[in-house]
Amino acid sequence: MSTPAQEQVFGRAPSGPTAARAEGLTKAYGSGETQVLALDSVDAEIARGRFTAIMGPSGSGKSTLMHCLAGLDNVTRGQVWIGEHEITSLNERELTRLRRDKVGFVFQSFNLLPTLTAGENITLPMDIAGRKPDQEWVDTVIDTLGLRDRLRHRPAQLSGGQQQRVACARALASRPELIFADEPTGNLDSRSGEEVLAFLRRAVDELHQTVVMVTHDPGAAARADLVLFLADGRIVDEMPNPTAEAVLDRMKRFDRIRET
Ligand SMILES: Nc1ncnc2c1ncn2[C@@H]1O[C@H](COP(=O)(O)OP(=O)(O)OP(=O)(O)O)[C@@H](O)[C@H]1O
Repeated sequence: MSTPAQEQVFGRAPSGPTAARAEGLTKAYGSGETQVLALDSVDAEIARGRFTAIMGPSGSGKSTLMHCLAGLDNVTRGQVWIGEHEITSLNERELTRLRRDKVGFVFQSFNLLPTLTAGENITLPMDIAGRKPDQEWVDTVIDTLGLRDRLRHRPAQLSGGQQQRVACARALASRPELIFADEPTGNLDSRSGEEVLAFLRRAVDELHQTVVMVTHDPGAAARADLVLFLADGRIVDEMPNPTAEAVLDRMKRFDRIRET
């Protein structure tokens, strides 16, 4: 007998377009007795123009889900779409192009090039792709992130929070279909972390971007519109309009299940 959790497509917005979608997404690492099922038939949607957080216990499959949705990792079974494009049938070259055009990334470790200035780092992906930046949009992003007076600085001359803001600007600069943030506040003190979360929030509210963020922090998840909860490779719950307390309570239930 199927459970309600198996029938529900998590993340589905009541109306409006979808930025990304997974159907029956399964990812196994290894084979035989040592095989690990990191994702087990996940059906999920990421609504466009929303801020979605992905939470769950360590090893539940959060990073794997993000990597598969972003086309960074191949899938074992199932399908993934970014916008209208089914990415699971693309070859490596097509996938690289689609990722470059449609997806922005923010990593825990900033991943800025140390020899380039902040301004050069922001436009680097477009420079590599040979694309001319939409200067008006890039200026809006730079001003929204408060980076105007830091553009000539190199990463080593910036604080961690400022470096992560540059990474956010880089992710936003090409106006991608969606932005994936993997623990974006993990290396920041709480004030800088708050700043970065506020900017991700503004990217959604004011610049109408779509953000998907993996986090361990209930306070960070509370900045999202929706939290998807993963456990043992399956999405088991979702929480719209989360508060830090409600997210923490939900996470404690996972701990109790593990203990029993
Ligand atoms: N390259 C890999 N090879 C083998 N197993 C892997 C690999 N990557 C992930 N796994 C396994 O897949 C499962 C899901 O891992 P994943 O990193 O997606 O979890 P996570 O929820 O992001 O964990 P964490 O919160 O600790 O970062 C884990 O059991 C992990 O050990």
